[in-house]
Amino acid sequence: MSSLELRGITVRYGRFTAVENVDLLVPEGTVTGLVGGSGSGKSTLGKAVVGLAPITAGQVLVDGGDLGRRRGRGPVQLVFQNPYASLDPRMTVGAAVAEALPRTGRAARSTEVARYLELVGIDPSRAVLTPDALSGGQRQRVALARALAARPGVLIADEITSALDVSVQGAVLNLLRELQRELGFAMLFISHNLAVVRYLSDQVAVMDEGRLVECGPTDRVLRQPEHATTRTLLACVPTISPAEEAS
Ligand SMILES: Nc1ncnc2c1ncn2[C@@H]1O[C@H](COP(=O)(O)OP(=O)(O)OP(=O)(O)O)[C@@H](O)[C@H]1O
Repeated sequence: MSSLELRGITVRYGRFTAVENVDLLVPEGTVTGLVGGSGSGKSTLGKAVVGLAPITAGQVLVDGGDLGRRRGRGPVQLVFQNPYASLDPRMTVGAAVAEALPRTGRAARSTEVARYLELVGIDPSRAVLTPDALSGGQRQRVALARALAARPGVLIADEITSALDVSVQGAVLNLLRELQRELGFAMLFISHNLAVVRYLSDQVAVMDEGRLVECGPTDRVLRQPEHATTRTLLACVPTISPAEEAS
């Protein structure tokens, strides 16, 4: 079990500040939903944690220790919206998962690959296929298996169901929730869909123009939003607007 702590994270692209002075704690074994309008800096923050966006100032701590040069390796894994971004089209599904495993012998490796594929509901016999032979939902499951094979303490899921057909979105989200509870990793779950965030998250953090404007327990933030941005986001989801819940 691991915790993720961001202290004063700032990301600048030239003179543009995409993320400004963000402090956030994702306690071990819990899920934080990160929401905000388009361009508010959610993805940039997630990328910064794994070293894919340049941190101008601030610190990323895992279990209280500076992630430093370990960024992008084992302890924190990121799964993107588009599984094509996380899977090499020339690599078989099995090789993609095997590559993420900590070093083990050959026999243990194939057992482990099969275990992680089974964990995400993919028949291990499909390990010999390349990603183009899979559906979008199956590809995203493989991307998840690959991320989990690295045995991360923290998983960052960036809009992981947005590119999927609505009919398979629910299955992938249910799987993610089950895996998080079973394996106990901390998760930063980035989404513009508040209904989904509510389903998965213990706390919700809200971003606006690069800043974290509100953060608190899911129920409190969604029932009694303190910031105008949160209220605007909620207004776009009529079924869980505070007014409707109160009535
Ligand atoms: N590599 C980059 N170079 C310059 N600007 C960038 C870069 N990446 C992101 N930005 C800018 O940073 C801002 C935040 O982008 P980001 O993708 O983090 O937003 P987001 O909240 O994830 O949005 P969405 O929900 O639409 O994906 C945007 O204005 C974007 O144009």
